[in-house]
Amino acid sequence: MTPTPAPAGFRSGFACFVGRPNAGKSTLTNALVGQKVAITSGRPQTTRHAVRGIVHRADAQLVLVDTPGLHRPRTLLGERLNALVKDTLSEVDVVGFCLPADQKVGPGDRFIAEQLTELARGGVSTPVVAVVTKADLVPKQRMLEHLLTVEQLGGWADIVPVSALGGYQVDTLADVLVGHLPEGPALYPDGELTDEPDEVMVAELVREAALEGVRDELPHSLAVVVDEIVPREQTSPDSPPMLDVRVHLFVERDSQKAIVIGKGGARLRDVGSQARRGIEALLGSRVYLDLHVKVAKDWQRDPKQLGRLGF
Ligand SMILES: Nc1nc2c(ncn2[C@@H]2O[C@H](COP(=O)(O)OP(=O)(O)OP(=O)(O)O)[C@@H](O)[C@H]2O)c(=O)[nH]1
Repeated sequence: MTPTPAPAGFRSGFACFVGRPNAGKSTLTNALVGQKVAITSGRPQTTRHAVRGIVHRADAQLVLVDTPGLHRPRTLLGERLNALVKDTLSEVDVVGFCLPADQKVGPGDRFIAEQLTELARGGVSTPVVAVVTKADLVPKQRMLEHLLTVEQLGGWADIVPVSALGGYQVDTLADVLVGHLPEGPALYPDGELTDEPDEVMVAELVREAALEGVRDELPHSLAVVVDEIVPREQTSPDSPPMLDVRVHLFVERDSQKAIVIGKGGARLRDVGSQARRGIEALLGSRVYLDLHVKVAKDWQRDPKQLGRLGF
């Protein structure tokens, strides 16, 4: 089948957002796509996989790659994440550098700005749009001062203040990003929102549920691996279809295992029922979710274990 030719002037390509943890990257991706695809959370560094959202417009198709937070490497896991971020940056057509309006430009932001400048020096010519996020949280005067500071931070192709939650300037940002894409036909069929395999989305849903309410203890010590998603054999032709989803949660220490499981397994049951609701919505089927918690000591520093966990 020959693809339908793109209308004259149609643009298509890839964009990704970088920025310190909690800068609002996932929320912005969701606002642009108009539907919840990336998993958001109040805790830093929860976006481990590049979840793509796709903005379909009459004049363009913008594929968003939601990168993990680019941060200072502290462990091997951090270094791998940063390598992943750099690869992604060189492959996209435009980068959105997110800086939250309600936070002073700090060492984390300068670090990212330096990395972007370094990439540019190294011959990566991807344009970078500075996106000042969470505009709803600051008065106009503060925003003005902030924009001036951001301007001096590096060589930006554009600077756009937005509020993903308030819906302010989200369309303007889409226009600006699209303006940096090359002309070409749509890359994905209309209506497609994400091309991540189900396993990745399922793992993110479980991880998100398992982190809920354990503010400080776990974020960097929890890895989730989906062992299998298999249809259960139907006992009678009338019984509704059901999927068996088997998942392993890896923590580093026994004490963390106890946190995840909770007293008498109560917490793990809550995690399971919360994650199951999301997984059923995602897969469009009833789901039996089987969660196992295991201690994988110091997995963040062990390349073999990292490989096994899919990093
Ligand atoms: N008031 C306000 N809050 C926002 C806005 N955008 C994001 N937030 C909040 O900021 C927090 C972090 O947002 P995320 O989208 O998860 O941030 P992120 O940059 O993807 O975070 P990491 O995955 O840790 O890198 C969440 O609590 C959001 O609700 C906004 O436009 N206005």
